Amino acid sequence: MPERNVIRSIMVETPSKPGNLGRVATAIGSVGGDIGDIVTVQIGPFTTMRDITVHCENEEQLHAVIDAIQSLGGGIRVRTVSDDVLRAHEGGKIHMKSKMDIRSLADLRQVYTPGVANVCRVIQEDPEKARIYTSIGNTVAIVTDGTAILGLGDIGPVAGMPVMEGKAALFDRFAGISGVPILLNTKDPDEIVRTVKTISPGFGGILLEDIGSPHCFEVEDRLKEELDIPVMHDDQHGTAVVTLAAVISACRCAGVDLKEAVVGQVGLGAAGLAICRMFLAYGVQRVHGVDLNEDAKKRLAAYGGEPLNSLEELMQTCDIVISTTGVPGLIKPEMIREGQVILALSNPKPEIEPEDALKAGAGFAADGRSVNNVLGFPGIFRGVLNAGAKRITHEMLVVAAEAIADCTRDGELVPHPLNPKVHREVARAVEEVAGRGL
Ligand SMILES: NC(=O)C1=CN([C@@H]2O[C@H](COP(=O)(O)OP(=O)(O)OC[C@H]3O[C@@H](n4cnc5c(N)ncnc54)[C@H](O)[C@@H]3O)[C@@H](O)[C@H]2O)C=CC1
Ligand SMILES: CC(=O)C(=O)O
Ligand SMILES: [Mg+2]
Repeated sequence: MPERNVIRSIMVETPSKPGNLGRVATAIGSVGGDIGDIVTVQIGPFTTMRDITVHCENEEQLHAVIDAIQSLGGGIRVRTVSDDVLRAHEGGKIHMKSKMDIRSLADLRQVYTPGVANVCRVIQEDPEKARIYTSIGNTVAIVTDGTAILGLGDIGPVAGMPVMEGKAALFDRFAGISGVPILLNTKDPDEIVRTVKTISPGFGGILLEDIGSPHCFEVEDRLKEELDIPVMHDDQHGTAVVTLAAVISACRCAGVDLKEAVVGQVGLGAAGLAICRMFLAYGVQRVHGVDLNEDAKKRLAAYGGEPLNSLEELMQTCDIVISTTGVPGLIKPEMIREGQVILALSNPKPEIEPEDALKAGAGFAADGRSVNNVLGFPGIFRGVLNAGAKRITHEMLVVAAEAIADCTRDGELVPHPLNPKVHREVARAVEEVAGRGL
């Protein structure tokens, strides 16, 4: 099936006579539009209005759909075309809510002053009690400077807010954690570190998100060093965890020893370098990488990986290829070797569509919609927050990856993110390791 990323609601007016809806549906299908929901908005004596959701491959096809409906004539008209995804974002996706009901004066005095004063004193005397009497221990800051938002690049923190709200929604849904987006109006590592440290007392953990390389490495290292709460750059380690899980599943399926496989990483930025480090630390002997940037290749070499000179060479050399460049269509079908594992993880569009990779001979293929750090970060933070751990270690990341792989059904690379078991199992595995370290 081709990608259908353009989803629109088309309000269509037809004369109230049988057969007109069929004509509209045929017109949409004739140019390749795929119909989703149809909602009848109004049936009048003369005309009927219906909101038809149409999925298209691109804007050109959407225009062809609209033209096909308009050209039916006989009183059939397109009234409006609206973007459901945009509409769903109106007012944002998250909201801070009180857990307490405030109906009486007594409630008010408990929630707020004067009752709250004693709670403050209890925490003042023993700061550890903040874990019991505040939401701090269940709240994670989702911090971005907007420099690497998905594969869209440096679009700024405010334009990146829908992604941060999305991560907060996922934290809530899959781990019951309150995620609070923090948008930083600076790209300067010193200022980022200073600001995050300054606001850190209000949080049980810090999730760094969509902070570009190379400054993300310094920012994360310093915050880990200087804070005594868990800090994780999701694009680095969340992605590495899920990638390792997918590759473990592929190797189990193919009966291959991962440690003997040759792994190739295309793009050695935040995600790519962390993936290489994860595979090397897991015991994979040969990890190759390519990047347009020479410094990125030097960083790989410093961790024990082997940079190559071209994408073509990497595709020829490696059994498992992972790409995180943000460049759609970078991997061409003719580059694929028979039986190769291809994980084209860039969002919002992969380096090669999984269907095309499989058609070209890949043994397994997936993109960033399924092999996505949503499978990792909620459970990882649930686990460390439950354990009261001060840091996220490599061992915790490995057990998280193994837990994801163990929840994967035969023939698939990763579990479905809506399967609650996977988040529970990741949290359990991480908490167990974290608990041992306390
Ligand atoms: N599926 C998932 O869970 C995740 C996917 N990603 C995706 O990975 C992509 C990169 O994200 P980050 O690593 O955070 O960005 P980044 O900006 O840190 O890294 C991108 C790297 O790709 C390199 N690159 C660009 N064009 C290239 C080319 N033609 N050949 C070789 N290297 C090239 C750049 O030089 C840079 O080092 C984005 O599209 C993002 O959406 C990132 C995190 C998680
Ligand atoms: C999934 C994610 O974090 C990214 O594409 O940046
Ligand atoms: Mg990201």
